[in-house]
This record gives sequence, C-alpha cells and structure tokens, in this order.
Amino acid sequence: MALRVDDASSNESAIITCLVSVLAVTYFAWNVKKSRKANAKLPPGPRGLPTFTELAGVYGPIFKLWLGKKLCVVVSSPSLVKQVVRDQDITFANRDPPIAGLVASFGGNDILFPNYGPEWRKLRKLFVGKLMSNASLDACYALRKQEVKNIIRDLYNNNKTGIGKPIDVGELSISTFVCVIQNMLWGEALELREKGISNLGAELKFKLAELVVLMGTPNISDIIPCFHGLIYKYRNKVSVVEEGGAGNNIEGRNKDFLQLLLELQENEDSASSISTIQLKALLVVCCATATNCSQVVGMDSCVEEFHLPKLKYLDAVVKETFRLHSVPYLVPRRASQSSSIGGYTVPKDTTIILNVWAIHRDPQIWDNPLEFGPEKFFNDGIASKFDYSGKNFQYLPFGSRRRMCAGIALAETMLMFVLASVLHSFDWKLPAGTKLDLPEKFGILIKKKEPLVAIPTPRLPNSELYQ
Ligand code: HEM
Repeated sequence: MALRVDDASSNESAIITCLVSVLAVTYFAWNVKKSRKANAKLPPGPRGLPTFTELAGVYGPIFKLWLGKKLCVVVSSPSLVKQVVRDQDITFANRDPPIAGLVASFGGNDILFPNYGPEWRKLRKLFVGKLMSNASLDACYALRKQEVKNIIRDLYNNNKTGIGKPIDVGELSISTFVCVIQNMLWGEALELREKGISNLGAELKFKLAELVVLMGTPNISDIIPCFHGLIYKYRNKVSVVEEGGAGNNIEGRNKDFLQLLLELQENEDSASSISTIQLKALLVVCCATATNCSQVVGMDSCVEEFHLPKLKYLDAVVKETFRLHSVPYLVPRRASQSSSIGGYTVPKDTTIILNVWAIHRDPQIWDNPLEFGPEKFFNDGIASKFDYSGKNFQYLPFGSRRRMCAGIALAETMLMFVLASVLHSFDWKLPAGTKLDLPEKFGILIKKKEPLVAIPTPRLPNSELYQ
C-alpha cells in the first residue's frame, strides 16, 4: 500500500524525533559516564575547603587540623589567645615560616620569621628602638610629606584634561604607601631619583605587592637582585659623598633607614651590628608589610599628619576597617616545647594559628559584628577602649605581645596621613553606571575581589595646594 504524504511526513518527523532523542540520551549517558570516570579518580571529600571559622563553629574555639604531616591547632577565642601570647608567650614565640617566607627573608634573617632567641631580640630591639622610635619617625616626616605631595600633584594633573579619569584606588594606595616606605628606607624618591636607583624602586613596588600574597611561591630571586643593586649603589653613593665628590651632602638631610642600617653594619659591637643578609631581610620585611598594610585598608578614610590625634572619627573608621578587613589570622607560631592550651595537650612543634577573623566577628564581643560601623569604637561600648596594642586579646589587627607588629607606629600614622590627604584634596565618586560592592577575596590578607575604581575631583579652591 502506498504511503500517504502526511503519513510519510509524520513518519519522517517520528524518525527525526527518535534520532534526536537517541542522540540526546547518548550524549547524556556519555556525559554521566565521563563525569563518573572523572569522579572515580577523586577521593571523597567536601566540595570546598571549610574555613577555620566554619570549623570553629563545629568544633569550638580550639580544634586541631592535620595539614599533611603537620599538626596545627587553631585558636578562636580571646581567652585562649591570652594563654598563647601572654601566659605561655616564650613557649609560643617561635614562628613557623612557609618555605617562601624563608626564601624571602634570606633564610629567616629578618624579624618576622626567625625563632625567638638572641638574634631575633637584637633585630627587634634595633627595629623598634632605632628605626621606629619617635625621633626617627619625626625625622622622616619630610620624606613622607613629599611623597604624599607627589601623589596629590599627579592626581591633580591627571584631572586637568577636563574628563575625570577613573583611578584604581587599591593600586593608588599601594603605590603611595610603598613609595613612602621606600622613601623612608633609602630616600629613593627624593634624592636618588635622578641617580638611577629609582628604577630599582619601581621594580620593587609591584613585585612586593605580589610577594605578600605569593608567600607560597619560592621564586623570590626576581626580587633579590634589586636589593643587591640598591645596597651596592647606595653604599657607593655614601662613600662618594663622604669623599666630597658628589656635592650632594647625604649628611645634610635626615638619615634614612638604609643609611642607619649601613652604619650599624659597620658597627664593631656585635650586640648591635647586623650582617648584610640581615640588612636585606629587614628591607624586604619593611616593604612587604607596608604593601600588605595598604592592601588591607584601601582608601576609605581621611586626614593630615599634624591633625591626626584630633581626628577621632577617622581613627574609628580605620579601626573598624581593620576589624573587618585585616589579616584573617596572625603569622603562625610554633610550640617550642610540649604544653597545653584550654586543657588540651599541644605537642612540641605544633603550629598555632590565631584566628583573628573569628574573634573580630564574635557576637559576644561586637554589636552587629558583620556590619561596618565606626561608632563601635567611640560609643560607650566595650570597643571604645580598644587600641592597636592587642592587650585585650579581642581586637588584634597587629597581633599581641612579644611578636606583635614592630611597625605599628609607622603603619598607623602613614595610613591615616595618606588617606586623609587624598580625601581632603579630592571628592571621590564612582564612575557612572557602577555600584559600590565590597565582596572579599580570602587569602593571607582579606582583599577586595574587584578593584575599587573611583574618579577624583579637586575640591580645594587654591590650585597651588596641588603643586
Ligand atoms: C596596616 C599595616 C600593617 C598591619 C595590619 C600589620 C600587621 C602585622 C601582624 C598581624 C603581624 C604579626 C603579629 C603577631 O604574630 O602577633 C606583624 C608583624 C610584623 N610587622 Fe606589621 N603590619 C603592618 C605594617 C607594618 C609596617 C609598615 C612595618 C615596618 C615598616 C611592619 C613590621 C612588622 C614586623 C617587623 C613584624 C614581625 C614582628 C616579630 O615577629 O617580631 N608592619 N604585622
């Protein structure tokens, strides 16, 4: 019997439907097989790595964790932090540096990574007593001021074209902060700019920003030659000046840190002299921590250096920013002997992680812990008495006690000064069509996921203030 046309076409569409279905089923089955095959190779485990804070929610304020063969104990409450950093401070004063940390610090020759002992004590005394003393910081004020002025001028000139050019605020804050630190360390931007050393500084600036994050990457050799070159050139410059050949009196201005350090290197008294390796390691730690600092805070505060003590609101804004956006945990420590924390045994060589992230968000300490609110630091609440010393073990952006940050005075002053200056001189607005969102990227530091881009518009009537 002959097929009718509509029969034929309905058969044809049935065949097509059938073919499509078979293809779809085959494709689906193939995909399932492929994904099973891929999964078959994988061990069981959670979908992602839980954070220390999530684990603290399950196991409480102290729990252990095996990272490979390494036993770690994570501590997430102020009373237990106190047991670590105060009650048994010498037992837990050793560090547990990652391999890259050791490489970056020339084998732990800085202050950050070496174990507690005479060498660390010597460097720490030198760092805090000489480099970070009030006298030394005051002496460097002109350097800081000049560098901030440079930034204000550059931003202003950028704006002269008439169209407000968007600025990556994070990048601006990092480069300003690092320029200021470099200036203080070796007077680079002010006096050595024309002398060829500035290239080394520019080279360092961006590598250091990555160094902080890439502590797991041992390829620090890219950075080290900069320091070799810098010290070599600087030493030559000093000796040329000493011989009276340069006509550029390095003694005529305030000594920068590198000059102070070079003098100490030549010091014959072994209690205060330092080796070239220690000198380089100190430069690395200063630059890297400074970079880290500006990455943390960004540019959402304001002021000028001589006004700083009076700027209570700014102080609260910076403190609140540090509460929510500082280091997630302190530089890990290592138990130098068997001991106990919170009634649990902690064997010798256990790594101790102090979970600042959880403490800074603990609802038992903070009202509305997840909300940004500077008033926490100036209302009558508990936090109004918190400073950066970490004495209360509840607010720890710079750590606490024996191994706490050695650069607090400089970090605090500079941060407020840089932020204040750019906010005082410019109004900042978001580019049209963009929204302010602040999701974070979790790592060694808490950083913004997407860079904050904003447009500065000069707000001071006197254009000379921008030169
Ligand atoms: C906002 C900026 C900064 C923040 C948030 C910060 C934070 C920290 C933290 C959390 C530690 C570890 C503390 C501990 O383990 O208890 C530390 C250590 C250290 N910081 Fe900072 N820091 C900043 C800026 C600086 C600057 C500018 C310098 C120096 C120029 C500096 C020098 C050091 C040194 C030398 C150590 C090691 C101290 C030791 O182990 O004895 N920091 N910092």
